[in-house]
Amino acid sequence: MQIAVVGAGAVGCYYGGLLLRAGHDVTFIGRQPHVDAINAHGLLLDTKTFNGRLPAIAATDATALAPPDLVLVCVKSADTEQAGRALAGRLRPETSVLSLQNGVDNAPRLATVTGHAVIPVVVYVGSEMAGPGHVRHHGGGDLAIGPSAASQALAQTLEAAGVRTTIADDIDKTLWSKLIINCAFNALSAVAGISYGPILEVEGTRNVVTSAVQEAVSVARASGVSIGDDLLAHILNIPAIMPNQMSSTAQDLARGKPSEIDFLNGYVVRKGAELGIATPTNHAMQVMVKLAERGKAMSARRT
Ligand SMILES: NC(=O)C1=CN([C@@H]2O[C@H](COP(=O)(O)OP(=O)(O)OC[C@H]3O[C@@H](n4cnc5c(N)ncnc54)[C@H](OP(=O)(O)O)[C@@H]3O)[C@@H](O)[C@H]2O)C=CC1
Ligand SMILES: CC(C)(CO)C(=O)C(=O)O
Repeated sequence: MQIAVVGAGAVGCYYGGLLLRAGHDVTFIGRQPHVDAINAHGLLLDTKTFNGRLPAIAATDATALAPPDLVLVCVKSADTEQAGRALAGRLRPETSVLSLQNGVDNAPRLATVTGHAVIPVVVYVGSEMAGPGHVRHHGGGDLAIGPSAASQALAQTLEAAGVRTTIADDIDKTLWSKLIINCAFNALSAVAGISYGPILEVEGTRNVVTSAVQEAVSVARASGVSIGDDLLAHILNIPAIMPNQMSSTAQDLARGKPSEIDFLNGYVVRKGAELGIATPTNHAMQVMVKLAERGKAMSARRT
């Protein structure tokens, strides 16, 4: 299968790498250092069970791309429109486009700019770029893909490449459940520079997390998404399940990269405003992260 990965980063190189290893023809669209490293030495796929270089083709834009059968869009949420616009004219009607991104609105935003149907995917992986063209897998890897006429065949392709894949009948619920987890912990982990393990030990955190979750659940339900009553208990147990996890927002801040906070707590705030639901805790979390980003940028300019 001809596959294009748009966003040769932690997620794109991990899933693209597994598909490459399974024999597919994968082209990685990414930034110059990764593109140069992949073209020169192959993609270095570094997982617990496989560590090796896989010959691959990479490019900094999609202009040279032959129309693919499958596109995995794996850019951060702020880059969705730009990535989508770059695909214009390169998609055949039968091309499947998957959005492997956090947040709940990337697939519709991508569909708007490409004029093509986009299947949302919830990604349960921990991976990072350890260097140019070098993806390191830390754990997990399951995908939940939205239902579509192509989803069964796509799930089979992914399974054959070693990716445990389910088709989520209620993909909105699955997307929102992940979003609400992100709303609970990402900002706190980022602003404090703390992993999840000790987060609830600090007095008051449990109340703040509960409030953020309750607001987000209210917004989800008012948007027509049926979130169960058990989600809060699950979320409060996450620090015990992944004590060493730093949120992706914390990792973005540490790297001096813009975070996705406007598409996590920020999305709940925007949607809440539309629906007349107050979201002060999510708003405070969004603002704290924006301030921390600003602080980082200012100190980087001073050095
Ligand atoms: N990493 C993880 O473990 C997980 C990530 N996710 C989600 O997956 C999505 C992707 O995250 P992740 O892989 O970590 O992000 P990365 O930043 O590692 O990868 C995205 C890459 O795409 C590049 N890029 C952005 N726009 C374009 C473009 N138009 N053309 C070519 N390259 C582009 C980025 O460059 P630059 O940085 O220069 O902009 C970056 O190198 C996010 O929504 C994230 O929340 C979900 C679960 C786990
Ligand atoms: C670690 C996890 C699953 C929860 O916050 C995540 O998705 C993130 O950090 O963005």
